[in-house]
Amino acid sequence: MPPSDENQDAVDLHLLQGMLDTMSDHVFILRAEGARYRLVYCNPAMDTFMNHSDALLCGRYLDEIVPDPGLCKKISDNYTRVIQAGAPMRYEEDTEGFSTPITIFETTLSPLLGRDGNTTYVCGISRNITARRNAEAALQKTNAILQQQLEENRRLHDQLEQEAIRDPLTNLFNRRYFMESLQRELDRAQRGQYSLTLMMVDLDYFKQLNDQHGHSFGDQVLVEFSQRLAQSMRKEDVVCRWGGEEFLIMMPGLALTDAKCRIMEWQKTHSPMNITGTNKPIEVSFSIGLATAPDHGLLPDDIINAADKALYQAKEKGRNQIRIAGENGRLAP
Ligand SMILES: Nc1nc2c(ncn2[C@@H]2O[C@H](COP(=O)(O)OP(=O)(O)OP(=O)(O)O)[C@@H](O)[C@H]2O)c(=O)[nH]1
Repeated sequence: MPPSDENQDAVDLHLLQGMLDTMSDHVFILRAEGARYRLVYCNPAMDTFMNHSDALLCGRYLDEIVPDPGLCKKISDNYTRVIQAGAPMRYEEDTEGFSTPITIFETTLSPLLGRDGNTTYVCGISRNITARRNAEAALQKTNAILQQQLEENRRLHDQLEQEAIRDPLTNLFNRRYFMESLQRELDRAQRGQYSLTLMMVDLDYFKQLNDQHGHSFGDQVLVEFSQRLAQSMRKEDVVCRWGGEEFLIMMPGLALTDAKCRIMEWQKTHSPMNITGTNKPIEVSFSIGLATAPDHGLLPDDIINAADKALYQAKEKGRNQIRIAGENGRLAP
């Protein structure tokens, strides 16, 4: 026989009670009494959390349950807001100042009217989300650490990339990078039908300088010379330490006539260069060989050899001078 409506209600209330008794969320109802709120129901989960027996907690005013006046006001303001809005409200709150360890709750409040149609209630469900929030915080911390590691890896990667293409003493580009760039720039110059000039520079009597003042002073001279060189070149030029005290500079888009003027001016300013750091200042001069593509070749090796030959000539004819590939006589202003 199917249950009567009355029986059906009884079963439903029984189930409802069982649900409230067994659920882990806190369920509570407060009645508004003037400016105060009185707890009229809380389920066992909340009662256990508050460490009270049901008899003691229910029937008490909020200000008796939460003795801290600031905290109590904050909570009752939320209740008042929900009643005034006549709509549910959801927020997060924690038990700081009320109980330790601090527990975080996600609370949903709804306004209710009593059977009489006048008495106002607030019913609430609070879910403990501490574990979720802690896991999120731990995840954020882990992400921050991973991010830091990633940035460090990027930095190391960039550093390695730079180290692979730079000379460690002078920080100029190394020979390998120069050769890669030269092939690329020669192709580009050919396509764009413009010149590319190479300048090979070698410090004069460097062995003597090393012998007289020591290897580390020699290093210092190399560094100072490299800085002057790098500062004087355009940003599209590639300045490389070719080896020892020899430097190779690629100047795309610079025809021989313009290169001559520029290099002569530069040599006038910097050769000989005055170096301090010894008992008496010393002067270091350098020799230069110039070659241009397409005039002296189109292949990297051809044009480097041409510049090298011109440099050899500059050395042979007395040093501290500029020579141009295939031309007799030193370049003079
Ligand atoms: N301090 C220092 N010396 C270097 C470095 N690399 C090469 N050298 C020295 O540079 C000197 C080059 O000597 P040489 O090739 O005879 O040239 P030079 O004495 O300058 O003579 P010229 O080029 O003909 O004027 C050698 O003594 C090398 O040991 C370096 O990184 N640091």
